[in-house]
Amino acid sequence: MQKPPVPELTETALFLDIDGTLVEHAAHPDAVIVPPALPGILGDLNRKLDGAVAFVTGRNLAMVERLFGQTGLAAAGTFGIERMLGDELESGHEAAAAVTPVFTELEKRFSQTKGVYFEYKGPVLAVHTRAAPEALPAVIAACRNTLTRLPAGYRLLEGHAGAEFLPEGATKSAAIAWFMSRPPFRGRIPVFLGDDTSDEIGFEWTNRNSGISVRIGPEIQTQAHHTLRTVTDVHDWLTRLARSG
Ligand SMILES: O=P(O)(O)OC[C@H]1O[C@H](O[C@H]2O[C@H](CO)[C@@H](O)[C@H](O)[C@H]2O)[C@H](O)[C@@H](O)[C@@H]1O
Repeated sequence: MQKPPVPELTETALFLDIDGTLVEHAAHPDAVIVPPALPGILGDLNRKLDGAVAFVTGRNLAMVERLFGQTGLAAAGTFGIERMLGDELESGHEAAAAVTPVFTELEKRFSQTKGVYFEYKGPVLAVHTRAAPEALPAVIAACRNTLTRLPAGYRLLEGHAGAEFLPEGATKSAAIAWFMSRPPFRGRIPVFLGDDTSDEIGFEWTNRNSGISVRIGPEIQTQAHHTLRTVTDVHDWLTRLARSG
């Protein structure tokens, strides 16, 4: 697979995954390090793209702001359940009341398992095992059982370091499509960078809409048409893009 081209700034709408794309993974979600120069590079790019840059992430928006500060970028958080564009803010967190008791029951089951961490994001729950890899099979099995107790449409996103419960409609493709139907994104070419299973549906949408899909990491089976090997390669590519104006 080829590296992505450096697209024309005035024609580009840029969508950025966070973990594994903009920042290196860490044992705990709070332990990731945002390189000090990165928020500035993103802010600069956002100005040069007339505001057509958005985070598209599984993290919630509060966490995005804690990590990056106030960059002024648009953002889809919690797999698109939260969407922020200028003064417009949409959030589907009211659905959380029905599912939180089911999540807390699951958490109790692993309360004695060191390194297993539960991240509550409204109607979405992430169960992390990156710091306890030996617990992964038991966690996945318990999550699959729990799925049957959640409302119809919920799905389990299984990864190699945990799993996330997502309600219907929480997808990165829906988030990208939402931005692309609005100014300043509308009419531009979508460029989406991601590294994970949850990004594949975004790559597929981007390809279908004549965009540029970029997977970060070693070459594996993916829908993306382009690749960048490492997070550092992403930073270099973003810097080149910002300077191309
Ligand atoms: O869509 P993303 O921006 O890639 O966010 C996906 C999830 O990222 C975070 O979890 C992942 O990164 C952690 C830090 O490296 C790691 O410890 C964990 O194993 C990964 O799953 C975040 O905590 C989740 O809320 C996001 O959904």
